[in-house]
Amino acid sequence: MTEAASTGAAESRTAATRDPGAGAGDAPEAADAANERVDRWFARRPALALAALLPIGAVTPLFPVEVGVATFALGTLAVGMAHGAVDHLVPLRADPSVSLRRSIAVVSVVYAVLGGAVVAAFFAAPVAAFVGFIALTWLHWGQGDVAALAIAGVDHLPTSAERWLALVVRGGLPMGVPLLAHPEEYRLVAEWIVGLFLVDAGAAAAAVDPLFAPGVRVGVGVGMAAATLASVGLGYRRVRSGRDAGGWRRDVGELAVLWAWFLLAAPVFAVGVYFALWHALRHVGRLVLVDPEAASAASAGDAVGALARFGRDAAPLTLGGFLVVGAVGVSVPAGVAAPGDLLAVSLVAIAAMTLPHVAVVTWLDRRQAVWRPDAGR
Ligand SMILES: CC1=C(/C=C/C(C)=C/C=C/C(C)=C/C=O)C(C)(C)CCC1
Ligand SMILES: [Fe+2]
Repeated sequence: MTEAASTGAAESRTAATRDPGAGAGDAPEAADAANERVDRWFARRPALALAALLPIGAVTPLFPVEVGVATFALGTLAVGMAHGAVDHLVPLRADPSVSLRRSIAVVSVVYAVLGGAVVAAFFAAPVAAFVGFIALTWLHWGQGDVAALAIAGVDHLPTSAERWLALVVRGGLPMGVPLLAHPEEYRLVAEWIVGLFLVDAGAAAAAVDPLFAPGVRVGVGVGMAAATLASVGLGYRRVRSGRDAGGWRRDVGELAVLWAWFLLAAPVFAVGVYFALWHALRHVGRLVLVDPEAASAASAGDAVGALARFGRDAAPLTLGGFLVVGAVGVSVPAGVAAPGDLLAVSLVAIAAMTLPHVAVVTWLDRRQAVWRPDAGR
């Protein structure tokens, strides 16, 4: 595959994302077929799988937290780490003017600078860094879902303001709802993370205390309920005024599944499954669509071929990601002694990789006009 061919197809995919009904020139039907299949494999079916898992999720609060830790580790091993491991190829694939060398160089520098800053922040101010990480994940997981809805071509979010509200709701489900429903386990994870850096007995527990004041929890719960109702209500108004109802129904269905999931399941288990099955898979789908070879496999109905191509690109830096986890593990003052420490170290390493990952994904969002829904219509 030449670079020119690769970028040409990426451009057509970009237009397809803006308006799935209108491909730009080359083989619009193929782009539509790829979009439809990717949405089915990487978003709709996993959402149904999460709905089917609800009864299991509902009993996880009865299990020890280590079950959640093992699930989180498995999900991160299987797809979580890999979903960010082709970031170095994203500029190449989504912008015709970017060379492979420049793509890798720019993304490497962004990762080194922003990732280093995050680790430094955890050493300097662990509680603030933890809060920042929650806020960043809220933003990023919301951003990922809005992009998935855009790829699916939903019609009820025609303005960037409505998409921002959807982002707040979608990101708040994994980050805010567990705080409302299961504050003890949420707090435990916060203490594990902060405890990597504040080693004195009881210091971490005291430091995170203000985050778990009843007012914070009630505020997050009320805010999330209000934002969800507002988003669903505004979408309904759009449908009443003639916009397609299918995308809105799907949005509402996904919101119901996610609300139930995060209300019922134990937080570490819930977030671990969500990260792999929902956020990471949706992003992998998006990456398949900007890679012409993977996308043509997808449009031919070849899920294994599309995934194999993604896996080949992602393998080296997936391994690199686990090296980052190891590096954080050996450098934290408290050391790693228990499963909780392993989760905490993984989360600090994930935080360091998430800030640069968000920079890359935000750049991709801009290229694909995710936040300017009516551009080009
Ligand atoms: C595990 C866990 C938490 C935090 C998880 C986070 C913040 C994960 C971020 C992952 C990212 C950003 C992946 C990349 O896309 C909480 C909510 C503190 C408490 C419940 C258990
Ligand atoms: Fe991500």
